[in-house]
Amino acid sequence: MGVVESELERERAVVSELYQRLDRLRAETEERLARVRRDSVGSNHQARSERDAFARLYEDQLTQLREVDSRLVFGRLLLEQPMDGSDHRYIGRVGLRDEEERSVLVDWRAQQAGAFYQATASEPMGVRARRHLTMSGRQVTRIDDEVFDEALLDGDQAQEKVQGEGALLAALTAQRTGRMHDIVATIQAEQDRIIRSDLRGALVVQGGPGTGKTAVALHRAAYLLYANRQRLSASGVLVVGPSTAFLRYIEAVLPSLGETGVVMSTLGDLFPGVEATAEDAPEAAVLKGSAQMARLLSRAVKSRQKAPAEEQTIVVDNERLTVAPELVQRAIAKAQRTGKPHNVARVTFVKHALAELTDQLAAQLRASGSTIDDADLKVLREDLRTSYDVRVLLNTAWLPLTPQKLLQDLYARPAWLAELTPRWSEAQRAALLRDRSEPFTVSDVPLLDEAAELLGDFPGRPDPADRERERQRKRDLENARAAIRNMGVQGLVSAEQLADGFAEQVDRGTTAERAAADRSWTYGHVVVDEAQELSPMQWRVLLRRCPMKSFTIVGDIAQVASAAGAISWRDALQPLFKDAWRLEELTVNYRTPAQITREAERIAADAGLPITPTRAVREGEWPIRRVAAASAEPGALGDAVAEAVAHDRGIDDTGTVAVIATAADLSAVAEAVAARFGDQAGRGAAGLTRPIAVLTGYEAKGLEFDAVVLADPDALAAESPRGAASLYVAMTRPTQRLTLVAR
Ligand SMILES: Nc1ncnc2c1ncn2[C@@H]1O[C@H](COP(=O)(O)OP(=O)(O)OP(=O)(O)O)[C@@H](O)[C@H]1O
Repeated sequence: MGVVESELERERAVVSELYQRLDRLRAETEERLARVRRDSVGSNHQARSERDAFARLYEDQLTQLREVDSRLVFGRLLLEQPMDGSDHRYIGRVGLRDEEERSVLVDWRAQQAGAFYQATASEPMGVRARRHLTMSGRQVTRIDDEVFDEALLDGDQAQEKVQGEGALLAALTAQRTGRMHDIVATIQAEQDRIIRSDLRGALVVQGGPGTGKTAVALHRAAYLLYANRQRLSASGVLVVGPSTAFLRYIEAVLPSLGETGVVMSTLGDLFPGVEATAEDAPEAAVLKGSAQMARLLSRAVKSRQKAPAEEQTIVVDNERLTVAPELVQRAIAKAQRTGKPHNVARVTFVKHALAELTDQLAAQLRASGSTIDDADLKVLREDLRTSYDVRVLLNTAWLPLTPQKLLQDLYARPAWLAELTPRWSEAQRAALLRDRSEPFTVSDVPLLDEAAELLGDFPGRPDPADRERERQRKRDLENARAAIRNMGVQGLVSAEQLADGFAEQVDRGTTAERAAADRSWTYGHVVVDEAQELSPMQWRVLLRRCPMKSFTIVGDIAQVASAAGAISWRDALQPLFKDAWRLEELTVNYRTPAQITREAERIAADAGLPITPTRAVREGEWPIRRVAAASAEPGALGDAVAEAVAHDRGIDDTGTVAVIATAADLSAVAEAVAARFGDQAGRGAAGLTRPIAVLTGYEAKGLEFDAVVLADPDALAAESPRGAASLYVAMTRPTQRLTLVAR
C-alpha cells in the first residue's frame, strides 16, 4: 500500500469514529427530547414554558446535527506542539467532544480552527501541515496536503502526499446545481479575515464578480452567530438579497452550516404584509429612492394635521356650538409638540380638543342659566366624544392613517402632491402619479416603512399587561445601556432604540418567525448582498432594522444596475454610518475562467464602468463562442439562442445553463427555448431548479451557472442607463462556458 492509500485508510478510521460520535449524540438528544415531551408538568405555567424551552433547544440541536451530516469533517491540522495528547486537530462543521469531554472535532469557527485558513509556509502558526479531506457521503475519498514543515518533505514517499490546492480547484470546477454550497472546507485566507472580522460597525466587502462576496457574507453570518451566540440568537440576523431567485440560490448555505435562525428577505418583502415584486420605471425608482421622499412623507403627514379654514358649527345635546379654527389649531399644536408619531399624537390632539370643547359647551350652557358641576362636565365630555359631528370635526383635522392609505393618497391625488412639492418639476410629480388599485412596487416598500414610522401604531385600549411591559421595558433599558457600553457604540445608538429590539421577545415562535412578521423588530446583525443597488430610502429601512449599526455590506460598485443605486461606497455609507464603517476588498475571481473574465472586464472598462479587475484562479477550457441570429426578428434570435443552448448541451448535458435576455426579447427567447427543451427549461426563479433557466439581466444578479448563453449582448448593454453593468454581470455568471448570440 502506498503512502496515500495508508493515509486514506487512517483517515477513514478517524472519520468513522467521528460519525459514531455524531450518531451517539444524535441518539442521546432524541432520547432527551422524547423524555421532555413525555414529562407531565401539570398546569404550572412556569414549568410548562421551561419544558417547551428545553424541547425547542433539543429540536434545534437535532436539526443542527442532521444538517452537518454530509461533510461533517473536512480538514486536519498537524500541530508542532501536541495538545490534549494529540498532535492532530480535526476541523469540521461543528465541534464534537468524546465521552471524556476531550475535543475530537473543532468547529471551523472556533479560534483553534483559525490556522486551518490562515497558516502559510512563511507563517505556519504552529502548524506543520494542513490536510483537506474530500468526502462522498460519510466516506473519505481523497486527501490533499499542504506541508509547511520541510522536515516532513524528506524522503521520496512523502513527496507523493503534497497536492497543494487540489481541494479548492476541485470545488471550483465542480458542476453547479442551481444552489450555492458552503465553502467551509476551502475558505481562503483573505476571505477568512473578513469572515472573522469584529461584529461592530459596518463592514463593506467590495470585490469584482465571483470573488466570493456572497459566500463570505454568509459564512460571516454563521461565524458571528457562533461567536456572539447569546446576543444574536435573541435578536437574530437578517440577510437581504436582490430577488427571490437569489434567496433561493443561497438559502441552503446557512442551514448546511447548522444555522437556521436567520431571516432572509428581498427588499420588496421588508414591510410585513406587502410582497412587492413590481419595479417602477427608472425615473420613478430614482425619485422614490431619494432621501427627499422622507421629507415629502413627513410634510404629507403634517398636512394631514390641519385645522379647518372657517368656523364650524356642530350640534351636541341639541346645543349648537360654533367651533373656532383656533381651538382646533391649539389642540394640533399641543399634539405636535409631543413629537410622537401621527396616530399616537392624535390621542393628545383628541384629548385637548375635547377638553376645550367641553369648557366651551359648559360655558354656553351656564350662560343660558344651567348649573354645571364636575359630574356634569364628565357627562358633557362623553357626549362630545361620542357625537357624530365632533367625530367628523376631529377626524377631518387629524385622521388616523395607515401607511398604505397615506401613500396611495399621495400617488392618486395630484393636487395634494403639487401642494406638498412646490419646488418639484411637473415631470417629477408625474413620475409618482398612479391609480390606487395598482400594487405597491419594490421602491414603495421603504416609503411604506418610512410612513409607518411617521404614523406609528393605532393606540389600542389600555391593557392590563401594559404595566408588566413597562417593568420589562425598564429592565430592557438597563440591559441595552450595558450592551452599548460593551460594544463601544456610545453615541451611535440610544438605549431606547436598542431596547425596542428586546421588546416582546418573550412571545412564542422562533426568533426568525417573530422577526420576519414584525416591522419594528431590530436585528443584532444585518447582511446586505448586492448592496450597491440600494437607494438612500432602502438604507433608511435597514438602519431602522438594526440600530446597533452592525452590518456586513457586500457588493460591487461596477455592477450597479438599478438607476437608484450607489456610485461610491463613501457617498452611500458615510452619511449613514459616519466613520463606523470599514472597507475590505476581495480580488481573486473563483467563479469565471480567465478568458471570459478578461473579455467581460475589457468591455466593461470600455463602457467606463469603475471595475475592480480580478485575478481568475483558472484559465478555463472553452474560449467564448460567438454566433449570430439569421435575422433581427425576435423569433430568429430565439431560434439562434435555442440552437446555442443545444450546442452547449452537446458539450455537457448534465450541468446548468442560463439564457439571459433583455425584457423585450424575453418571451420570444423563452418560447423558443421551451419549444426545444420542454420541461428541461424554466422561466425566472422557477428555472433555477431546472437545467436551463431563462432570466433577465437583473434576475441573473448574484447567480452562477456552468454555462451562459447571452441573447443579443448589444441590446442588453443598451437596455437601460446602466445597461453596460447588466452586460458585465451577465458575462460573469458562467463557471465554464459563455456563448454570445448577436442579432
Ligand atoms: N474559498 C472558496 N472555496 C470554494 N469556492 C469558492 C471560494 N470562494 C468563492 N467560491 C465560489 O466562487 C463562486 C462565486 O462566489 P460568490 O457568488 O460568493 O461571488 P460574488 O463575489 O458574490 O459574485 P458576484 O458579485 O458576481 O455576485 C461561488 O460558487 C463560490 O462558492
